[in-house]
Amino acid sequence: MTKIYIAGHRGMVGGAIVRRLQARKDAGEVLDLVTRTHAELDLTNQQAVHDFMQAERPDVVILAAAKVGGIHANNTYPADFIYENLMIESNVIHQSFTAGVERLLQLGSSCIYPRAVDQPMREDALLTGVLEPTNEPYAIAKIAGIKLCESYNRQHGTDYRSVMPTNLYGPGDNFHPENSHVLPALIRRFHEAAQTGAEVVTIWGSGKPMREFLHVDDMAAASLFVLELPKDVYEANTQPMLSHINVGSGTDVTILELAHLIAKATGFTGRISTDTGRADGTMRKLMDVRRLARMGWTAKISLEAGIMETYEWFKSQKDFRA
Ligand SMILES: NC(=O)C1=CN([C@@H]2O[C@H](COP(=O)(O)OP(=O)(O)OC[C@H]3O[C@@H](n4cnc5c(N)ncnc54)[C@H](OP(=O)(O)O)[C@@H]3O)[C@@H](O)[C@H]2O)C=CC1
Ligand SMILES: C[C@H]1O[C@H](OP(=O)(O)OP(=O)(O)OC[C@H]2O[C@@H](n3cnc4c(=O)[nH]c(N)nc43)[C@H](O)[C@@H]2O)[C@@H](O)[C@@H](O)C1=O
Repeated sequence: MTKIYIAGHRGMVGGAIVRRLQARKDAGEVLDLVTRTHAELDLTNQQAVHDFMQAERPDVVILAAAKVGGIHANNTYPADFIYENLMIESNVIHQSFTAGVERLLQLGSSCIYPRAVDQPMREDALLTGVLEPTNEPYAIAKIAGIKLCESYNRQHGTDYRSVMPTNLYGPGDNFHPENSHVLPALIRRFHEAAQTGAEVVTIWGSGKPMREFLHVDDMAAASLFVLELPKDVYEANTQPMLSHINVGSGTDVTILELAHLIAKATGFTGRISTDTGRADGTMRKLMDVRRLARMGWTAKISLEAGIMETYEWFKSQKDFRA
């Protein structure tokens, strides 16, 4: 039996990974899924993580717990973003090692790449330039996560892997009006405007930045795909000091195009205006996903279908984490 600890199982990505693993279990695969809520185990607490790992000694760890938020949250709470993420990664990765965990997958983010970098962004663009200031502290923590995994692999022979997701969305997302990412924020804003018959919806920034969106079920599938690649295949496609793998859909849209898609999905027929007093952030961050495609994985869920499904999920929730 394989014992898998999924850190962050109540989050959007961790939840999707658990759903996928549970379906495999229901189909007869022998898996022991270990989870703890944030209240049960604070991953920033070194002693608590040590005690948990020693008691459970999982075979595999999936690190999907993190301090996560959109452009405004990153820019407003930079200390929380760098401190909590560095602590979570250090504790989970180091204590996995001390408990003898051989296989681990951690999730980073596309914001690890320099803000002015050739598009689409290849894995080897890491550490070649200056980061986007609105999320630099978070990005530094995510880069540290990659380097932690690589360092344990080089010094101790572990098999700790990293995936770098593009902007994600889907059921289980955070729909907070200020602290969430753009896609859930706009679903909520356009929904409320459609319900109240408002004439105008304002989106942050110029509407010109481009973003690539990936449905969380695709992300969960990609995460397990990378985790389960044979070691020789993973190593043949990566390098010891450049070991992360991009995950994305391969196409991007402007924020204004996204707003029109969401307006259509929610039935909003009014005007869309922009607020240039709000930050645009990086103007483009499209992932180069050829490394993952070469190994056999590509995204399946279109943005239009994903938005419709997420909107249906949003409407089904009484309390959408706001
Ligand atoms: N969402 C996105 O667009 C993107 C996400 N990612 C990465 O994917 C991963 C998953 O993100 P996502 O699912 O969206 O995030 P969520 O915020 O939905 O989930 C994160 C989970 O981590 C838990 N958590 C946070 N801090 C702690 C802590 N100190 N101790 C224990 N648990 C904790 C949260 O619990 P609680 O809510 O109780 O605090 C929550 O369940 C993260 O590494 C993120 O950086 C990367 C790129 C884009
Ligand atoms: C996943 C990723 O997420 C963050 O980076 P980001 O891509 O800039 O994230 P975002 O989704 O918040 O914004 C995307 C764009 O959309 C515009 N925008 C319009 N209207 C709203 C709006 O209402 N809310 C938000 N949040 N953005 C809006 C916004 O101005 C920006 O131009 C980082 O935390 C980073 O660390 C990270 O990893």
